[in-house]
Amino acid sequence: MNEKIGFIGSGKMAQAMIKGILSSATFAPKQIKVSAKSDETINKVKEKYSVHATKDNEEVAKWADILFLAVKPDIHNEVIQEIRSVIAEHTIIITVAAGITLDTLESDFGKKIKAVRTMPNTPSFVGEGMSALSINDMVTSDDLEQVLAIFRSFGEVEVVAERLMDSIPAISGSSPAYVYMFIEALADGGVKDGIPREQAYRLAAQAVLGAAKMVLETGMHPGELKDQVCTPGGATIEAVSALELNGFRASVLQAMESCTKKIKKL
Ligand SMILES: NC(=O)C1=CN([C@@H]2O[C@H](COP(=O)(O)OP(=O)(O)OC[C@H]3O[C@@H](n4cnc5c(N)ncnc54)[C@H](O)[C@@H]3O)[C@@H](O)[C@H]2O)C=CC1
Ligand SMILES: O=C(O)[C@@H]1CCC=N1
Repeated sequence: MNEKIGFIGSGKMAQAMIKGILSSATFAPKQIKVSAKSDETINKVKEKYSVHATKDNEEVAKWADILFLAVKPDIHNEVIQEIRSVIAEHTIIITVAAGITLDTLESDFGKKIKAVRTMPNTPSFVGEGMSALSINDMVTSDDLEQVLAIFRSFGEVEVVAERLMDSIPAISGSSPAYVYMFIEALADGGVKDGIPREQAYRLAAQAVLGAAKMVLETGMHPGELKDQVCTPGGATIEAVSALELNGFRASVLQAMESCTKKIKKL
């Protein structure tokens, strides 16, 4: 692929995508230009990924065929006002900012643009991202294929109706945070019993990875997979019962509701 990809903002999410894109070798470093606020970030990005990095948002916006807006929602519009006059007609604008709608994107640019609203996640860094996106009516099927190819270079991607986009952070954008908490808790439990800390992380993380793969690759219902582990009268059902008594699932559902409520406010 020979498109030029720009990133405005090169924080945690942008770098996860850049690392994923470059590791897949779908794009070369010279096809990526990023902008950031601080010299420290600029130098770090140049050194780590060998991509061009600048403080000049306009330079990146003018140059890119596909432009990622990877800044926080509260400065999203400020950045758009800085770059809107230099955007070429063919440029595809992709926001990764939580809660920014396609309507907001268009109205902030003040004109019809090719707009894509996305919600990636940080496991993109290791090529195991899960992203969802929706597009406006200016994005052609060829444009969409280009965008999907970029997202596939660092993981999986689903196209969803825009009305569902506010619900994506809770399930896949933010959820790595709660999965890390679960892994940390599993490891703490192991450490409590005397398992060395580093070994406990490996045991816990691989169990989570394996369970996730079982869901994806067998196509079996998660409940059935859980039942396979619960030997009648055995130890697992004791753990499951304790989790239910402590509101494990209800607490996940409540966490997701809080997440989505906040997204709608951003
Ligand atoms: N961190 C995550 O797991 C995910 C984050 N997102 C979205 O990604 C966006 C960025 O989040 P993070 O990367 O986590 O934040 P971050 O704080 O790590 O990165 C933000 C970047 O924007 C830069 N920046 C600030 N003002 C700027 C300006 N005026 N011009 C150019 N760059 C500027 C900062 O220097 C920084 O590099 C947010 O909108 C967030 O909703 C979406 C999905 C997942
Ligand atoms: O915490 C946030 O607002 C962003 C959205 C998904 C992950 N991080």
